Amino acid sequence: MSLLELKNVTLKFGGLTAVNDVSFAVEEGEVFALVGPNGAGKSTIFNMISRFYTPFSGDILFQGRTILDRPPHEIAGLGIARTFQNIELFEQASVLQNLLAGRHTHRRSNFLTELLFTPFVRREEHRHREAVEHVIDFLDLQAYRDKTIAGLPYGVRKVVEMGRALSIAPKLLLLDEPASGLSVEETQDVAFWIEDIKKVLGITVLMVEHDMHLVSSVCDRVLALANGRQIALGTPHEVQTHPAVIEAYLGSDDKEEAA
Ligand SMILES: Nc1ncnc2c1ncn2[C@@H]1O[C@H](COP(=O)(O)OP(=O)(O)OP(=O)(O)O)[C@@H](O)[C@H]1O
Repeated sequence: MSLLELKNVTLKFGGLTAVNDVSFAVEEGEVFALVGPNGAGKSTIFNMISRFYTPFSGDILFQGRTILDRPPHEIAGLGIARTFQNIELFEQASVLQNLLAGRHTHRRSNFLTELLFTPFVRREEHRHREAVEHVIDFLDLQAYRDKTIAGLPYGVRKVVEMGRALSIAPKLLLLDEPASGLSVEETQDVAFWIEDIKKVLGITVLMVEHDMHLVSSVCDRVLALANGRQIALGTPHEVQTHPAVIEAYLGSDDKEEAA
């Protein structure tokens, strides 16, 4: 059974078919990328997996079960975490506080038990702290632990955003353009983190990325899309050299991203 499966998924915005009959499966333990020129439908696919959008037709299965009956706030609880292209962190809170906030989906205590600060709440709090400290160590964020997000360099914020998603110990991590806005060196760091997320934490990764160097260096398989349709699926090399992919990029504004 695949970890995630999209079956003949179509989504329309009015008269525009943003995603057109797309099917693919992400296997447990792999790093899988969605690539394609601007407007190909990549973010729309992420937003359907996050349940912000509901497909017009088709199905999305996670661990063999449809998720189309789940509202967006239940998706993290299933074990699917995501980052956002435009980093979504609490600017005035510290790194630690942001990561703790990321854990809120794992909170089993309610307002009354928290008010009474029962032993159960204390144990839960301890569990959240431990999980978050583990992520801080894993991503080498100790130096920034108590720093406010607003004062951090962009590259560090990107790593914190990844940490926030990792803090729920997901089975599937969705990374939305993890290298966007980063320097070559910072992108190399992100490549190392992604490899460790796969190898050390054993978390499956699905990412949207324009940087083909990053895609080639960390991805096992790649699905290329253009105008909402899937045009090639295979290893990074197979996809980058696929005639339909080269053609799609040549006809777009993203020419520099082509093979
Ligand atoms: N909320 C929306 N309402 C209407 N059209 C939309 C909406 N979101 C996306 N679209 C359109 O759907 C198509 C697919 O967009 P999408 O953002 O999924 O592409 P993308 O591959 O993620 O592009 P990019 O690489 O630029 O982020 C585009 O034509 C886009 O203009």
